Amino acid sequence: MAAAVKSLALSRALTLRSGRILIDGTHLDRYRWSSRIIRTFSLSCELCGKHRENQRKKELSEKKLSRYFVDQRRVKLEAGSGGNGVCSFHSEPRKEWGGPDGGNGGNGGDIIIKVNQQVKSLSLVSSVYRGENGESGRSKNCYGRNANPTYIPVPVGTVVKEQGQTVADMALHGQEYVAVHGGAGGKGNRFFLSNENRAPMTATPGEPGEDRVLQLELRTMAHAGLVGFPNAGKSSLLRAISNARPAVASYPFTTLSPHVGIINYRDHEQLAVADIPGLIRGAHLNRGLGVSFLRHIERCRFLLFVLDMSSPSPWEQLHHLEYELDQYQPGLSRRPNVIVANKMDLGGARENLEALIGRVGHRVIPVSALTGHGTEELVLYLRELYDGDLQSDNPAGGKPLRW
Ligand SMILES: Nc1nc2c(ncn2[C@@H]2O[C@H](COP(=O)(O)OP(=O)(O)OP(=O)(O)O)[C@@H](O)[C@H]2O)c(=O)[nH]1
Ligand SMILES: [Mg+2]
Repeated sequence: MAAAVKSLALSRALTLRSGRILIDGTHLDRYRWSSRIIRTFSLSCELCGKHRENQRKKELSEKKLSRYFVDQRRVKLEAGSGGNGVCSFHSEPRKEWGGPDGGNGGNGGDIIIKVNQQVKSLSLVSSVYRGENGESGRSKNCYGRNANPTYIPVPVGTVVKEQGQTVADMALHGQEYVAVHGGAGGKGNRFFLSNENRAPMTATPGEPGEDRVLQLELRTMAHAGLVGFPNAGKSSLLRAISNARPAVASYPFTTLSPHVGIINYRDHEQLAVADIPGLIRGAHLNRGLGVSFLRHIERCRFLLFVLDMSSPSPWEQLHHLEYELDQYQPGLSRRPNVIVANKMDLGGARENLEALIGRVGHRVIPVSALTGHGTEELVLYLRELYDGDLQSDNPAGGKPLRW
């Protein structure tokens, strides 16, 4: 087909003596003519060519969408060493004793922790960072280049700790904390030139950079945290109300790392909900997946207690959950909360719901994460909690989190 289109274009073209070309009564210069052919030709190629999918538009697989949320990281930092100073003497014809000309080495690179509001989790923070080394000096008084600093981007609200002590609280976008300083560059022998010593042979090596082990923690992980026993349907609920895609399966401890999903409201407000791995009785004693997950709960402003309403007595689940939270941190279960009565589509759930409402004084929202029934009410109630949190002084401390 490409050849057919080209031959049609040629048949309608007439080369004039002046070197110009006439196509359909229009005068064209040669280069414009060639460009017209190319365009026609490429168009035909587009029609005939094999259809290729746009790689960028390809839909992401479920696995890629289910990103883990990391709210604490231990990092080892080693700043760059300084470059060495050089011992050299200038020498040229008729100036054999030109004096010392060894340059100083450049300084090693610092490692700087910098807040970036585009970053939402510590998942991209590596466990080890090594700063760049400074360049060594050279002869002819050339100084070595100072190394560039290495930046570690962290989310707003990161707390930097060293051996349990807070050393920096990163609350503002763009805030920087120089965690380790690079070593100073060594001195070349030119530096040691003096009236007493006209030919110093001394040149010092660069100093090693500082090294430190720091703990990075997020002060707030999400606005709301899903708290419940394994298999209660926390991940299914997060899938139903947000864009997150955590794995769902019918066996306990499917979720081993927290996931954060974002609920988008019509007024462009965003609310983050964290799916936290399931708790079991004795979690505060480090049973099951242990204390680390209670730590995630501590970093949520309000709690969603997810209960499996198809189980015999769901209110007992609630008491156990509250007990575990309070044993970990007294008063943690009294954070603003709501009880999400999940799996309402299953048999026996209706009777359990009535009994539950009679026994607890909290707000209970019946939902089915599987069918999506009741999730709108939950999403609206979450917004009420969020708005209340923005107006009040929140217990987790610090400024209200804007996602
Ligand atoms: N019928 C019904 N099944 C549900 C509902 N919600 C969740 N399930 C099922 O319950 C099982 C467990 O769901 P998950 O969402 O993985 O539960 P989880 O609380 O995240 O479990 P862990 O990650 O192990 O803590 C899956 O087989 C779901 O399909 C619901 O509303 N109705
Ligand atoms: Mg899960």
